[in-house]
Amino acid sequence: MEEEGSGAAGWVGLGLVSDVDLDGFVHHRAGDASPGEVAAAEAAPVLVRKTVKMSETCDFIPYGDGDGDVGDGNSEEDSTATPSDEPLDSAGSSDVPCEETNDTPDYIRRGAPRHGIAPLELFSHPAPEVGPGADGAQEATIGSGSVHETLHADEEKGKCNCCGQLKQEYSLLLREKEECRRVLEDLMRENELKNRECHEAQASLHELKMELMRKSMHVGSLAFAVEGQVKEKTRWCQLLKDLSEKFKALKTEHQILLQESLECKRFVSDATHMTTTIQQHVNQYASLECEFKDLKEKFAGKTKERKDLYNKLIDLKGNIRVFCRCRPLNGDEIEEGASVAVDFESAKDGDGELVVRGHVSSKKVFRFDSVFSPEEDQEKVFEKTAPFATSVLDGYNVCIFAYGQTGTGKTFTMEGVEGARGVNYRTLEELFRIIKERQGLFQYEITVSVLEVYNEQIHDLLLTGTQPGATTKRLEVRQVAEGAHHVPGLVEARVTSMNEAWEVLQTGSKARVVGSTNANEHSSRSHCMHCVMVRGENLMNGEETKSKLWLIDLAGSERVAKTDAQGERLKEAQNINKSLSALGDVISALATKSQHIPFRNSKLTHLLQDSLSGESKTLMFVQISPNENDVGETLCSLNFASRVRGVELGQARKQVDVGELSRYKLMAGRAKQDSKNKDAQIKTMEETIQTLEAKNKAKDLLTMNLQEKVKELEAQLLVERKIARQHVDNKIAQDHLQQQSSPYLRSPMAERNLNLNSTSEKPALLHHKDMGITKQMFSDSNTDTYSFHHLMSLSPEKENSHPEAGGQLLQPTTQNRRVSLCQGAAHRPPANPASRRSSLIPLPRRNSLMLPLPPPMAKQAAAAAAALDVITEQCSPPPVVAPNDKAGGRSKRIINSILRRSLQKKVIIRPALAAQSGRRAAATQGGGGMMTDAGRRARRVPVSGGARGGGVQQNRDKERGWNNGTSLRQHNL
Ligand SMILES: Nc1ncnc2c1ncn2[C@@H]1O[C@H](COP(=O)(O)OP(=O)(O)OP(=O)(O)O)[C@@H](O)[C@H]1O
Repeated sequence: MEEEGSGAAGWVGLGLVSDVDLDGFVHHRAGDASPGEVAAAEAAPVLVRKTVKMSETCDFIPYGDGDGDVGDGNSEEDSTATPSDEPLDSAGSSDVPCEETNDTPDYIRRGAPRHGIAPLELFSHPAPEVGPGADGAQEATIGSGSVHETLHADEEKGKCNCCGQLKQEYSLLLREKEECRRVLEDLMRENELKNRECHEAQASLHELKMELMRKSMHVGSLAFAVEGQVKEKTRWCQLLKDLSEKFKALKTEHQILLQESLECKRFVSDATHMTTTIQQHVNQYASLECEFKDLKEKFAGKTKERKDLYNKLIDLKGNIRVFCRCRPLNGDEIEEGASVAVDFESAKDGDGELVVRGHVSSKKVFRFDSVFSPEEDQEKVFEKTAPFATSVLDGYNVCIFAYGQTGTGKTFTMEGVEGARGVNYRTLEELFRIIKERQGLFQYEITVSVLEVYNEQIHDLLLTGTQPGATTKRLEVRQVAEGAHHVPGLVEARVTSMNEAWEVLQTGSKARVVGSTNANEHSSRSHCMHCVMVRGENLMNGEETKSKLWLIDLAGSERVAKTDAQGERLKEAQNINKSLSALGDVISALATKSQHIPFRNSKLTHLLQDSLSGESKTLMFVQISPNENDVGETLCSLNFASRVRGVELGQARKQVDVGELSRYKLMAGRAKQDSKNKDAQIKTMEETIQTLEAKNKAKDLLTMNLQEKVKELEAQLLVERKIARQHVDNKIAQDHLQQQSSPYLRSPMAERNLNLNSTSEKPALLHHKDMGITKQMFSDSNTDTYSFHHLMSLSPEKENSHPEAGGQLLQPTTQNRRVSLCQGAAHRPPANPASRRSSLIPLPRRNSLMLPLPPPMAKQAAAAAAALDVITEQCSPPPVVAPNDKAGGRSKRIINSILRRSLQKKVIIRPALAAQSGRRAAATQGGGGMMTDAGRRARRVPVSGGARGGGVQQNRDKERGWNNGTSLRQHNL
């Protein structure tokens, strides 16, 4: 306070000197001050003696004081306000020692020692003689008054020398004064320039404030609108997200439905194909069935025709056929010279006549179906037997037996020997051959049984095994059905081939009871009966037959007396004859068509009942011996055979299996049921296919509807987006139009920019341009508009992939905007002035919306804008200037140099002002001490005054928010 007051006084003193008329002198009061102070006080008027007017000095405004209380051209206020605001401390000022500072002019310091007085005293003495000019006269007038009071006459010479020196000093002082005057003039001009700059800066600052307020209001409205749009956008984004999810779900469902549709289509296609195939197969099956039916009918007709013809042939030949076969003479008979009693000459013609010569030159002719001489072999015999094998497979019962005297070749004919197989073997072979031939048309099942009737007992030869003569179980004949007889417990060996059948027959034949007789070394003592059961199935019509073939090797008939049988052999012979007699009785009964056929008289006829009845075919081989000695047995056998041949068995009947027929009917019913079931399945499949097709169509329709719905929603969303954008644009345009209607809000900066932009001078285009510019401002100002567009351009997938992105992007932006609008602009300066351009407040643009100002104002505005640019650049933090920013550093260096020069000049100027102020205070108070203090402390004013005044100014600058950099530089300086 003390130094500040002193400094102010010093300035005031200088000001007073300027105000007063410089033609007068200032006298020193020796009693109130020390000599040094007096000299300084008296020297001061000399120093500030000038011709500058007060108005010039009053125009000077200390640097940084922009509040209008100084430098406004009112010198009276300046000179009086400074002491009143900062009163001088008289006590303190008197305590300040009078010391010679560095600011003391050199000529004062040089002149004082020479004259033995204080430097300021030199200025208190009047100049003795001066040079030409008004000033010299004036100085001479002053000097005459003081010389006559102090000097004596005897000191004339010394005075002359002193006057000379004083003149020189005076001339030096005049030159110094002239220099000071020029410096003061420069300072005044600079002061005036600075004052003008300050005015301009103040005007610009005011305009900036107004612009800032207007922009803040504009940004506030924009923020409100954008906030609403952001909310709307959020809602739309949420709606879009929901729609996207729905669309995805619908897409997924559509894909599933599509796959199901494809599967259904494939299924329908397959089903159609299957239906077509099934239909084709059904048609083919129907055609084949018809064809098969025709063929079957034809085949059945032909088969029936063949059977009928065959049966007619058999019938024509007789159901009981008798073949007569004569064995050759054996070796013994040839040795004995036995003669042949049988004549086969007539038999060679095929008539079947046989002539037997008796002992008494008589001949007896027999006629049989076939007569085989001893020369005819087994094959020849079988040729006539083979048709019976066919009849067996056709379902007829056949009985082939050999009858004859012992040793006449019955066994040889039926069984044969190795290399000459008999009828049994060949018949079986023929059976299997025909079965193989009929394979595919018929299916047969062959079983074989071997039994014997020995002593009127039925024995199963397959049970006894290979041990001949072993005791076997006795079997009985039972009638199982009408016309059908069966031996319960009889072994029936199933055979599938000729070898198996022959092996079984051989097994049973080996077990047959044989014995040695006089007529035959290996005479058969029993009736060996081979029963071949045939079960046939016509695969074409399902007809089944069950027939049997008896192959019987009867025991030899013999006369007991001739064979001289005794004991067992006799008994065997009696039983054999009995059974053969019973056979003869049956045949006789059949021949006479007796009502009663004695089948049960013997086991043999009982077993052959179904084969000797009228429904069977019978073939009898009557075996005879050619030996003349056996003519009686031969005639007996031939007579019996002739009687058998005369028997009419009637028409043979086919043995149809009724059970198989019913089974066939059952199978036919099942086949019909299966066909119905298949038809029902096909119908169900067709219904399922139709249902799936309908379902598929419904799903396709639903998918199409959903797709159309999604498209409508997307279109609606686009329209609402456009409406929202138009709403924002309209609102911004309205705000700008309102701002245009308020000309006092025009910014000089905008005015300058408008002047620079020629296109902005066209009012007609202004509105449209403003709309575009507004959009551009809205989009280029790094504000929410960017976020808005960015968000609007976000696809649902992006939002889904970064769900927090939108919110993070939105939230901080909105918050930043609120902070910059409410706090930064209205209540506090920006925390970081450098970020001001990146804030939400849009800076003035060259193509601003402001209308052009009048030309004079435009010039001022342009100048203010230039100054504002410089100030704005200074507002940015100077210490943190980027070293790489050469242009910015250069401009800042220039600005710093300007400020430094300005402050240096202020340092020089301020003591003068302080002295002026002090002088004014001294004039009003009449105290020279105050003036002296003021002048003495004037040197400290820049430092102390800068500290306090700079602090006040800094606070003001802080409030204004733009001059911080300058204040800081003041401190640094
Ligand atoms: N046609 C023939 N050709 C050659 N040899 C024959 C013929 N007929 C029979 N024989 C022979 O006569 C013999 C007796 O024959 P076989 O045993 O067949 O008589 P049989 O009538 O069966 O006698 P039995 O009634 O006692 O059994 C056998 O040795 C046999 O080889």
